[in-house]
Amino acid sequence: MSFKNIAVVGTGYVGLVTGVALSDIGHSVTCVDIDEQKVELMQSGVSPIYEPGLSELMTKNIKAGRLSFTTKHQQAFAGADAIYIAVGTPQKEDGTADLRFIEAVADHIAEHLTHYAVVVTKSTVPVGTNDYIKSYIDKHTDVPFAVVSNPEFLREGSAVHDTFHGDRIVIGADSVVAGDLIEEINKPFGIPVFRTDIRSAEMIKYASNAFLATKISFVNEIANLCEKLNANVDDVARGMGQDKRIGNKFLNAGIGYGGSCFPKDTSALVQIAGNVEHEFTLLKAVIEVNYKQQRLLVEKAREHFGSLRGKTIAMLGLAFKPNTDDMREAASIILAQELILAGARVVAYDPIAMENARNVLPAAVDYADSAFAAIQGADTAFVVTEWDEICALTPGDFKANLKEPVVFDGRNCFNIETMKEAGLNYYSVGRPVVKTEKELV
Ligand SMILES: NC(=O)C1=CN([C@@H]2O[C@H](COP(=O)(O)OP(=O)(O)OC[C@H]3O[C@@H](n4cnc5c(N)ncnc54)[C@H](O)[C@@H]3O)[C@@H](O)[C@H]2O)C=CC1
Ligand SMILES: O=C(O)[C@H]1O[C@H](OP(=O)(O)OP(=O)(O)OC[C@H]2O[C@@H](n3ccc(=O)[nH]c3=O)[C@H](O)[C@@H]2O)[C@H](O)[C@@H](O)[C@@H]1O
Repeated sequence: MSFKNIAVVGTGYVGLVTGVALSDIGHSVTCVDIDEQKVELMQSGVSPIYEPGLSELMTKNIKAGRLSFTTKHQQAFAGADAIYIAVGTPQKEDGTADLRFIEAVADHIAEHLTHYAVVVTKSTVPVGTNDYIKSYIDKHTDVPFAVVSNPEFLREGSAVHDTFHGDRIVIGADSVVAGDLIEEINKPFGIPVFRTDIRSAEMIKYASNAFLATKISFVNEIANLCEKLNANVDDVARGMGQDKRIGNKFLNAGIGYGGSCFPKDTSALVQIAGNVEHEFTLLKAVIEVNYKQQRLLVEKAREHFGSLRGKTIAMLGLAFKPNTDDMREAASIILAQELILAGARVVAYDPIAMENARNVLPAAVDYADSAFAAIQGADTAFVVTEWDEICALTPGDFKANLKEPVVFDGRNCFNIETMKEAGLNYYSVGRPVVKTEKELV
């Protein structure tokens, strides 16, 4: 195995983790980003994002001389065998993917490429984009190059683990030689490789995210039905999941999916389908179910209290999932907006995402220093993200600290029986409601 020179463009959740992991398996990696502050931080060995295990691995490989950071594309591309594109592809107002960062990278490549290299697209891009990238660069340079689609499947919060233990590496290439190079680069990971054409690789990424989002909206609809029919979605999901054809993963009912990818990628796929006159009815329903689900706790609280005006609500967990500082499309944003609109006061807490949260939550939100401090003196609590620290609160903590003994749990963190024994009113998702005797009279 010969180690390669690799440039990674964009050092977000995907680019930085990819760059660090590729250096850890022996390659020489230069990461380039236009954000000077970020690059300065990384050059001093500090990760600009929270991702378990990332900082340690970063420091190790910088010290080993295999990992460096720059703001200069020309410097990163010099001598590179492969140039990985890992910039953002956010959602435009109309739901389509915004490709302006990709185009900017294509410009840099066209301008600075001096020798044959393989351009590898890690970013999630609509079907046909790699062909577009190829023709775009082609128009502006005579230097030969190839384009390979290599979509990313890591999850935030376990990105390092997922990179080393992924289920598959998808390589979409029209040039066998270019595909072989990317397969060789990835060999030390020991992960099964699936080779296909470029367009199918692009579609695998969208189809995978859309399917996972469908699983979540499906189980959430079952949960909503369970509530009306007095069944328990935890048991239903467990019973379904034992069928190997269904599988037990991604069947956790709750307040829907958030994050930087499922919302934008499902919208983009609806648009991609629309562009070829295909109405993706199923996926539109998945998105609609998620829209309602993200607002569920406010509805439940309204039903319980009547009015939320003047109530203080402890919002426990703000990130779109545990173990990340990412607030993109987090349900907490919608919930905080709705609560404040309803005249409530919100006291928010998250173990890691609080700094990012301050930039996106309404200005009226107050912040607490711990989960425990957030519930002290609040009228009620909303469980929004299932961080360990939040799930470690006991029914006794809620009973002793909340003004009213009622908890709205959007992630089914707590045991129904113990909440009942503690004398709490407890609303979760798709499970029987626990009401104190006083409430039942
Ligand atoms: N976040 C995730 O968990 C996953 C994301 N993806 C996809 O990967 C892509 C990247 O996502 P994230 O890492 O979340 O993005 P991000 O928004 O966290 O990071 C993008 C980075 O690219 C930099 N950048 C923008 N233009 C640049 C340029 N011309 N040259 C150099 N750097 C530039 C930005 O400064 C930023 O640091 C997206 O297409 C996303 O859909 C795929 C799988 C997982
Ligand atoms: O393309 C991407 O960016 C990534 O999107 C997701 O990863 P991520 O968004 O980081 O996190 P997930 O663990 O998938 O969770 C997404 C959302 O779904 C919710 N979720 C997840 C699972 C579940 O059973 N129920 C549920 O409500 C989570 O709370 C979270 O809000 C995919 O899992 C990754 O494979 C993919 O690479």
